[in-house]
Amino acid sequence: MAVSMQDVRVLASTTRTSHHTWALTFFCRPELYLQPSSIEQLQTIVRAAHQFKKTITVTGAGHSPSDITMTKDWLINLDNFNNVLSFSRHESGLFTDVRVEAGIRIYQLNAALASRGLALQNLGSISDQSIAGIISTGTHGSSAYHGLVSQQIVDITLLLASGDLLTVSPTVQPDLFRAAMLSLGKLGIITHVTIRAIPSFTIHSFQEIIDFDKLLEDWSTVWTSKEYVRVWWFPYSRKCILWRAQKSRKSLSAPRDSFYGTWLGRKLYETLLWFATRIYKRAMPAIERFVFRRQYGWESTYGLGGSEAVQNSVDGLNMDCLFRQFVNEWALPLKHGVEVLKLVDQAVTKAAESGAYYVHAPIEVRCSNCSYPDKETTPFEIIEMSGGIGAIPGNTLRPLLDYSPVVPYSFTGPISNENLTLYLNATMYRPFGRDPPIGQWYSEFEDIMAAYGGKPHWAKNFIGKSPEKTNVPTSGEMVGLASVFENWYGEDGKKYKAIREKLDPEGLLFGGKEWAIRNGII
Ligand SMILES: Cc1cc2nc3c(=O)[nH]c(=O)nc-3n(C[C@H](O)[C@H](O)[C@H](O)COP(=O)(O)OP(=O)(O)OC[C@H]3O[C@@H](n4cnc5c(N)ncnc54)[C@H](O)[C@@H]3O)c2cc1C
Ligand SMILES: O=C1O[C@H](CO)C(O)=C1O
Repeated sequence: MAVSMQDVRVLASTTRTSHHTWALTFFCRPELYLQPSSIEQLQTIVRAAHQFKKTITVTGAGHSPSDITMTKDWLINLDNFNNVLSFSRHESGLFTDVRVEAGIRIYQLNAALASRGLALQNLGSISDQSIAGIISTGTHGSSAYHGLVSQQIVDITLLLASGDLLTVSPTVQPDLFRAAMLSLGKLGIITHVTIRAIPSFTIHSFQEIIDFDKLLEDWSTVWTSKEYVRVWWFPYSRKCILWRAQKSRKSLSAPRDSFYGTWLGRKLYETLLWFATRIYKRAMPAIERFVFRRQYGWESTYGLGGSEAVQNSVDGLNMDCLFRQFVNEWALPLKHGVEVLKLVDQAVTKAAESGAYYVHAPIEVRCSNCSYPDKETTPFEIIEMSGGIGAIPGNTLRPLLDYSPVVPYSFTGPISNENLTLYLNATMYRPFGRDPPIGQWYSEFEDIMAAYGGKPHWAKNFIGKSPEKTNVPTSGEMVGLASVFENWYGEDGKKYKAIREKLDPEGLLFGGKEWAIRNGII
């Protein structure tokens, strides 16, 4: 049945005609910004896109730091398709599977779960993303006992380019499920998701100041010492914050005051960053040390307990990401962490000595357990074997485009660094909208990551590799992964592309084409 342009236009947002990343780093003006609220409306859009030869791109919260959601054609946003549909409590009481419409933001889901005494087991640094967005680029948190956030997913429903709905799971079309779990928005429109939640819990955390050298010395034991562990590295202070936490039932007790959590502290910090970006770049190390002291103190508190807090699970697992920013994050085997951090430290120190570039802090150091049993395993096997700590997974299959390294499987203990993925996250803030120079820093950073088997997080501001240049460009220009895609993603990458082409032979979902070509997806 033919669709008129008028049928489509009524679904266009009356308030939004342009689109940009949260960081205000990429902008586009799509021909139509569509906000459907039902499957029928989505199907109308898909039919019309075929008819008018338009491509479709889907965006959630626009929190991917790259231009992955930029398009000139039709952009769909599912903010109006965000209901919680059902709760299915397992008879054991250990978990509840929750069916939602895929536009729901994680903070909305958190609230809906909390009202039922439930919570998500693992989160990234924020809860602003949509559930479809969090799945589509491989969002992770920081825990040796949890995988990507998509490990919590039980099934996914896609609206395909054909206009048909298809639900996939570890037992129904598992290969397609593995493609859908990190689809980059190019497989179909994710319309529904079932996610596994657990009874709500508090996060009991200990935050310690640890010297950088001591962190490296204790690398082999730090990551598995608590269920959730994250490290913020402050290179010019030669110190790190080691945050370690576990699920608890304790009642809330507030964390220590945050200097940059106050209006004044935040503005001062941003002004100092602006000063170092615009006026006097050599001030950056002193600024970092000043802010570190105000925010955390100075002397090492490692082994002395540090500062203790009990927060609800969302506040505990999320964090203050401060200012709009560029983010370049890579995943590599955690066992190489000491060598890699030493090399990054040398590069940063040398650059500061010569004035070549200055980095912002913290460099986030995190981990996940992305080792997979390579078969669907029941949650009860996992719980039993892990002695109760860690995930009650919604699935145990590896996404085809998982950028984490392939490491020996151990999900249930004893877990060691051999089984873990390390993420290094080089954030560069944009104080008051001013771009810092990122080219040489990101270029050197990526060379080190790639030399140790690293791959970039799909959502972020990686430069990539160019066949014409032996080195990555120091301009910061994103050249992408096209030249290395086949080598880096092997059979799984081929499988993803074959599935993609089969489901969308006409390239309906090839909005954002430039990003996809640059990165070897097309
Ligand atoms: C401050 C900040 C903190 C962050 N913290 C973390 C972190 O701790 N860990 C981490 O791993 N990442 C983190 N990220 C990255 C973020 O989690 C991902 O980029 C995520 O994909 C963003 O979700 P979104 O809803 O904004 O999606 P968008 O950025 O809008 O889109 C991302 C991808 O999802 C696709 N997509 C969106 N909706 C659909 C749909 N319905 N169907 C099909 N495809 C769809 C898009 O086409 C696109 O390919 C952070 C980002 C920011 C800005
Ligand atoms: O992309 C990300 O941004 C924050 C850092 O500020 C974070 O943790 C990411 O991941």
